[in-house]
Amino acid sequence: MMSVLPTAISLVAICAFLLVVWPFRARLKGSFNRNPQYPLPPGPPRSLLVGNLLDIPRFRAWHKFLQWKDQYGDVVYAEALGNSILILNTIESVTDLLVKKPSIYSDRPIFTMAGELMTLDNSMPMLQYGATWREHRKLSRMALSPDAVKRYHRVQEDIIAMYVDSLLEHPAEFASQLRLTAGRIIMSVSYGLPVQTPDDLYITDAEETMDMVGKVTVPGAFWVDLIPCLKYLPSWIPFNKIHQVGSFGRQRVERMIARPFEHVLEEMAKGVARPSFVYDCLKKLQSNGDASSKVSLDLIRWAAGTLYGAGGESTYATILTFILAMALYPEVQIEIRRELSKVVGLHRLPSIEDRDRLPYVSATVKEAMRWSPALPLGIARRVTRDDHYRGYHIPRGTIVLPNVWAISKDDKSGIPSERFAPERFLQNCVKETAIDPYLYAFGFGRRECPGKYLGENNLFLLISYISATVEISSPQDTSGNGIAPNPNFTAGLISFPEPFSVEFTPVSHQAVMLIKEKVVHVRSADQISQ
Ligand code: HEM
Repeated sequence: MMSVLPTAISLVAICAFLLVVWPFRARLKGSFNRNPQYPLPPGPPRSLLVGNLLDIPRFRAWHKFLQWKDQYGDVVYAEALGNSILILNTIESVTDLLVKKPSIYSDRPIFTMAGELMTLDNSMPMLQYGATWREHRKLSRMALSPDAVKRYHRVQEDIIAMYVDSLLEHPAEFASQLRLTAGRIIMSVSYGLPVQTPDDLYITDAEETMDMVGKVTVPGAFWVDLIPCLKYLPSWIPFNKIHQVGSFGRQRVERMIARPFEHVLEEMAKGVARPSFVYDCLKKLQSNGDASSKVSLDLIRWAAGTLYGAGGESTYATILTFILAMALYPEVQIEIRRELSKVVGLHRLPSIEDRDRLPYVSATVKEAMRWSPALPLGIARRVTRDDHYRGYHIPRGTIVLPNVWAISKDDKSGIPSERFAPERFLQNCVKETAIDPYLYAFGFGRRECPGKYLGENNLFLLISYISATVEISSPQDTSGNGIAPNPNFTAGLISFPEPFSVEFTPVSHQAVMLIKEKVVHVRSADQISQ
C-alpha cells in the first residue's frame, strides 16, 4: 500500500498537468506574446480546454480547411491542445509569408514521435532551419540542380521503359510496379544501384518504412505530438505504447538509411561502385582528406536516405493519379497521343528534349499535379518569431499549414476544378490560365522541394512513355459496360489514389516494338556493366 500511494499520486499529478495546464499553454503564451495592437486571425470558435481539436478531422483535414476558407477567409487561425495553427488557403498568403519572409517561416514543427523518437528529425524534410539543414541543402544541390539532373536522363528513360514493358506483360501489377519504378530511379541516383537490380530489397525496405512514415507524420496521429511531455511517461504505464512504437520505427529508419549506404562503401572498397550521389559525396570527402569523419559520413547517409523517402512516394502518387484520370477522361489520352505522333512520330520514343515542343503533354503533367496534389497540405512550417500579417498577430511557435489542396481548386480558367482538363493551362484554350502547379505542388521559398527538376523529368517521361505505348481504360462488366474507377484518395501526408482497376491495351504493334527493343538494349547494357 505504501509503495502504491506515491505512484498513484504522481500519476494523478501528471494527468492533472496534462489535462489542465497543457491545453492552456497557447493561451498563456499568447497573453505574454500577443501584440495588443493586432488580434489573432479569424477562425472557428475555440473551446476552453482543447481549442479546435475536435473540429479538425484526423483525416483529409484539407477539406475542412477549404470550408473554413469560405467562412473565415484566406488566413485561418485555430488551436489544438495548446498548439497554435495557421492555415493559408491562397497562393497570395502563402507567397507573402513562406516565400517573402523566409527567415521567420522556414522552420519545421517538432514531431515528437516521427522526429525525436524515430530519429527522422535528422532527415532534411524534418530538420530544423539551421546549419545542419543548410549542409543537407548544399549536398542535395550537388545532385539535383537543373544541370546535375541532366546526367540522369538516360537512366530515367531506361527504368521507365522497363515499367511500360511491365504494363504490357503484367498489367494487373501496374501500381506495385510503379512504386518500384519511382524507387529505382531514386535508388539509382542516390546509390548507383543498377537498373534491374537484385537489390530491390532496399526498395521494399524503404517502401515499408515510408508507409510507416506516412502514417506517423499525419498531424495529430499521436497524442505525444500534441502533448510532447507525454514522452516522459514511463513505458510500464498500461496502454502506453509511445516508446514501443518509437523504438520499432527507429530500427526501421536506421535499416532503410544504413543498408544501401553500406552497399556503396563496399562497392567503393572493391573499386566497382557506380557514379551516384553517395559516391560523389564520398569522393569529395576523400579529396578533402575528411573521409573518416563520422559527422560527414552521417550527413551523407542521411541526405541520401532522405532523397528516397521524399522523392519516391510523391512521384508514385502523381503518376497513379494520372493513370486513374486517364481511365475517367479518355479524351485527354487521345489528345496526348495526337500531339506525340505529330511531334515525336511513330518511329522513336519521346525524350526530355521533346518537352518544349509538347505543350499538351506538359499541361497534362501539371494537371496530374493539380487534380489531386500528392502533398495536399505540403509539409508544415513553424513560425520562429512573433509576426503580423494583414493586421493580425501570428504568435511565435505557430504551426503553418499551406493548404495546397485549396489552392489547386482554383477555377479561374472557367473549367470546373473537379474535371481533369489540361486545357486549363493552355493560353490558346482559355481566357485566363489556372495557377501553375509548379508554384505550389513542390512547396515554397527556401524549403521548396530540391528534387523538383528530377521530379518534373520523371513525371514528363512517365506520362509520355505510357501514353505513347498503351491506352488506359476502365474494366468492363460482363455486358461490356465500362466500370469507371472511383476517384478516392488516401489521407496521409502523401495522398494517392485508393486501389483501383484499369486495363492497358497496346496502342500499336510499332509502339510495343519500340519499348521491347529498348528493354532488350537496357538489359544487355546492364548485364555488361555488372
Ligand atoms: C512529383 C514529385 C514531387 C513532389 C510533388 C514533391 C513535393 C514536395 C513538397 C511539397 C515538399 C515540401 C516543401 C516545402 O516545405 O515547402 C518537398 C520537399 C522535399 N522534397 Fe520533394 N517532391 C517531389 C519529388 C522529389 C524528388 C524526386 C526528390 C529527391 C530526389 C525530393 C526531395 C525532397 C526533399 C529532400 C524535401 C525536403 C526539403 C526541405 O525540407 O528543405 N522530392 N517535396
